[in-house]
Amino acid sequence: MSAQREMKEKNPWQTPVTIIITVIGVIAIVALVTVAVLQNRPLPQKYKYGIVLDAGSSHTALYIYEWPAEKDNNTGRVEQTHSCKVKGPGISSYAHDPLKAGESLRVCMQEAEQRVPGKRHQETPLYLGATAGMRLLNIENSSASDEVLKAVESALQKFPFSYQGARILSGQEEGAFGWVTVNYLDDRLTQGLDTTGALDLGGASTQISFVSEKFDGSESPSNSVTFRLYGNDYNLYTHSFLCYGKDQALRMTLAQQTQSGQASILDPCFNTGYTVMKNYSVLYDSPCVSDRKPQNAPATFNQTGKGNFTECQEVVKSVFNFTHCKYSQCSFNGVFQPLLQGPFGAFSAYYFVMNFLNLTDTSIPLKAVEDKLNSFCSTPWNQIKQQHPDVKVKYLAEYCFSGTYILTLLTEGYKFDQTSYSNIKFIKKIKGSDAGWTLGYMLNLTNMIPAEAPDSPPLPHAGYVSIVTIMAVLLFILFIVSLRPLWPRCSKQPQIV
Ligand SMILES: O=P(O)(O)OP(=O)(O)OP(=O)(O)OC[C@H]1O[C@@H](n2cnc3c(O)ncnc32)[C@H](O)[C@@H]1O
Ligand SMILES: [Ca+2]
Repeated sequence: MSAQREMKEKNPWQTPVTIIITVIGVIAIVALVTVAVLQNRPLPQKYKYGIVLDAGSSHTALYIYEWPAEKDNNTGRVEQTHSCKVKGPGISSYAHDPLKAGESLRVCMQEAEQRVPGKRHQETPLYLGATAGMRLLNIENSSASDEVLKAVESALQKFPFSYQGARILSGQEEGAFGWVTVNYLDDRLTQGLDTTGALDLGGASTQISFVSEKFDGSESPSNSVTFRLYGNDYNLYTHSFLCYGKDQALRMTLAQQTQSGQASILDPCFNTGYTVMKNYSVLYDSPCVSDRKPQNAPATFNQTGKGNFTECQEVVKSVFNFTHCKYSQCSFNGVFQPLLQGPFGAFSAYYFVMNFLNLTDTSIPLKAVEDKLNSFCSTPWNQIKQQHPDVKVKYLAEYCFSGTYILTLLTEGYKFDQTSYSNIKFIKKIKGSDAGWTLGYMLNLTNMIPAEAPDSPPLPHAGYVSIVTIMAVLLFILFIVSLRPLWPRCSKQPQIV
């Protein structure tokens, strides 16, 4: 009995002081971990929004972007959450009735009102950028393009967003912002990785933008755009060819074939059996061809398909001018272009057309691309229509021309060869956001890409929590070990009998 009492007296774990210290120690550690975790827990996500209207030559599209509110000026991901295609043609087609241009945007704008949470409406910036269709209208009739912009402006101001203006982008801006979009979405800017070039084929203009080590801007300053993004300097080559979008290029090839003002043409770029009547005044109603309108032409002409890829390529080539170049090297029309470099993302009509033609695989030989186009162009129109009953007839009829034009623009125009062609990726979206100039435009106007790399916490939240927990547990163990002198000595424990 006395031995038992003696042991109880000597066992420090059972002394009130030790028990109190242990309990306080445990509580302190739990409190430390809890406070650290709670204090640094990511806040419940709140989002901010931005809206950009892309007023293209062929149509207008509205994009809604979203990003976590606390990452405004940081590397926070901006994502496209919604897009809306405006019914009807591009705003430049409403030159004769500008109010209708404004009205046409209403449905998509109402959709945006539904999609952006009400309490964010007032702080959500809204931009409209117009591209080559409005550039052409501005050349043709600048007061008409002003009227159209005014009409869309007053339509947009009726909505509860923070309206930031409607303007015509320069070709340089369109090319540069397309490049920013592609590289932002690919995470190439924050990481300082090699960049991807951007190829955009619209209806009325086409853009090529890429970084080339050989290009410092001095040879052709008008093709140079410099950026400092996330602490890295970029010297971008960019050029926009007005009239070389797919619709205006088609006009130019038709103009080429109707120079003598004939009443009918056999067009190699359309399938055999395809025939339509076209109006001379409509065809030549564009600054891209208006100066070439034949005198004494009849009102209309018949366009009949001949379905011949090789001949089509010859006509298409004739709209490019390769004769003069005052620089070390040119693409076409005397425009400077440095050596092609790096991978390229090709979007808009590049994607629509090559995707339809099953030609998005760029690892195949260029000869195989030609063979495929050859075979598509020579397929009779009836058969094409039968095989693709769901495709819009206007697009369907033009795929032979469009495919031939894309191949010619890339290989003859921009000088892509077998190797560099295989570096092109035909893309529509990157991580859920459409490839195009709109995202880059918004990121720039909202200052969302800082010039310098932002300070980021040295550890991600999960890493931080793990380290705090491990440290706390270690402290606890240390504390227990420090009580060692008070531990009972097991070996010397008296035998209980
Ligand atoms: O950039 P700009 O020149 O102002 O023109 P846009 O913005 O209106 O041009 P898009 O990229 O929207 O479209 C480019 C062209 O592709 C056409 N297009 C759109 N969808 C298509 C599809 O599914 N198949 C074929 N062509 C298509 C469209 O009519 C245009 O001629
Ligand atoms: Ca466009």
